[in-house]
Amino acid sequence: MTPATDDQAPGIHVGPDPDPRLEQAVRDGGGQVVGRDEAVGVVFHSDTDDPAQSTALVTDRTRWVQLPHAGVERWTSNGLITTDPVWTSAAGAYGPQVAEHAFALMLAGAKELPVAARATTWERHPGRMFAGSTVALVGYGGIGRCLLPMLAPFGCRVLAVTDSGPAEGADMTVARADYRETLPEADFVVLLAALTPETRGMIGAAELDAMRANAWLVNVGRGGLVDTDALVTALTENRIGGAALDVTDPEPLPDGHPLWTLPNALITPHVANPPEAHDAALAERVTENVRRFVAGEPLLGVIDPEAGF
Ligand SMILES: NC(=O)c1ccc[n+]([C@@H]2O[C@H](COP(=O)([O-])OP(=O)(O)OC[C@H]3O[C@@H](n4cnc5c(N)ncnc54)[C@H](O)[C@@H]3O)[C@@H](O)[C@H]2O)c1
Repeated sequence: MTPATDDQAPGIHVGPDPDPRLEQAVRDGGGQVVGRDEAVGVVFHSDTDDPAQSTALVTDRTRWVQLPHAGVERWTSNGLITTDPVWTSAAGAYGPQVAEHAFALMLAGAKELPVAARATTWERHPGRMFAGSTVALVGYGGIGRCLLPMLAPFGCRVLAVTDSGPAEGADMTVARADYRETLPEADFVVLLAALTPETRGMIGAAELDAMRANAWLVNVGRGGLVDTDALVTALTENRIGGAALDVTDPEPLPDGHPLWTLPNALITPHVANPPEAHDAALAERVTENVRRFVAGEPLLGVIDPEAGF
């Protein structure tokens, strides 16, 4: 990215609606907030999350578009991501809160909270120790890097799936293509990968069969990483310990879906990123990327249209 050469701060449009917090974030990074037609950068945010709303903000002058999400499969699968203008996601920005949620789901699995919270006597005594568990982090990006140190006090053995070289602090690093090798080893399989054509359905019947009989599947990535029908079968037949899912396919999970009532399933309906934490982290990311845009430094979260994240 070439540095801004104008005397004036580069014009950034925040849309489709005004957002005072993000506009302040733009100013904090050294940009000025302008209308769509004068802007060289766009910060998109929307409650409806319709990709068409973001492309409607792009003009011939646009050099950079910032999206509010860490997972951008709706943009990549529709061929909306270009390299000019460059598009950035919020990948990694929500790591602390989503890692915390994944950690809560793992503990809930170890303690079998879906059953224990409804038990009225201690006669069927659910749960086990989490300490000492083997944890597979399938996908090791921003969330994985926040989650790994949380496991250290519990003496967990951590298997990290990544192609970015050895994961510092992990007991073993496994290449993306070999993620299945972690499945028979893990007490907790935690899905943290981006949803791409390569990762869609990466946990299906064969992978669930490869997991330990008492292992829990935790998914805070995207519902499409898992074949839901195969998961329902595995849970119904008690072939794995359980599943704790913040994200599902379909999403939202319809009323009456078996995952709502299976005793070994725990659903949190995509709430791993609480609004206040989300907004603060997005504003921080916007400020940092505007600062980098002004300085001509590499932006954070640049989306690779080929890789899909
Ligand atoms: N539940 C929520 O509220 C919530 C919040 C934020 C992010 N997310 C999801 O979590 C995902 C990860 O977030 P992040 O901030 O860590 O993003 P990130 O871009 O930093 O990490 C994504 C990781 O996926 C990995 N990956 C891609 N293809 C893979 C493959 N074939 N096998 C294994 N790993 C693969 C990449 O190597 C990368 O490290 C996002 O893509 C998003 O979909 C969910």
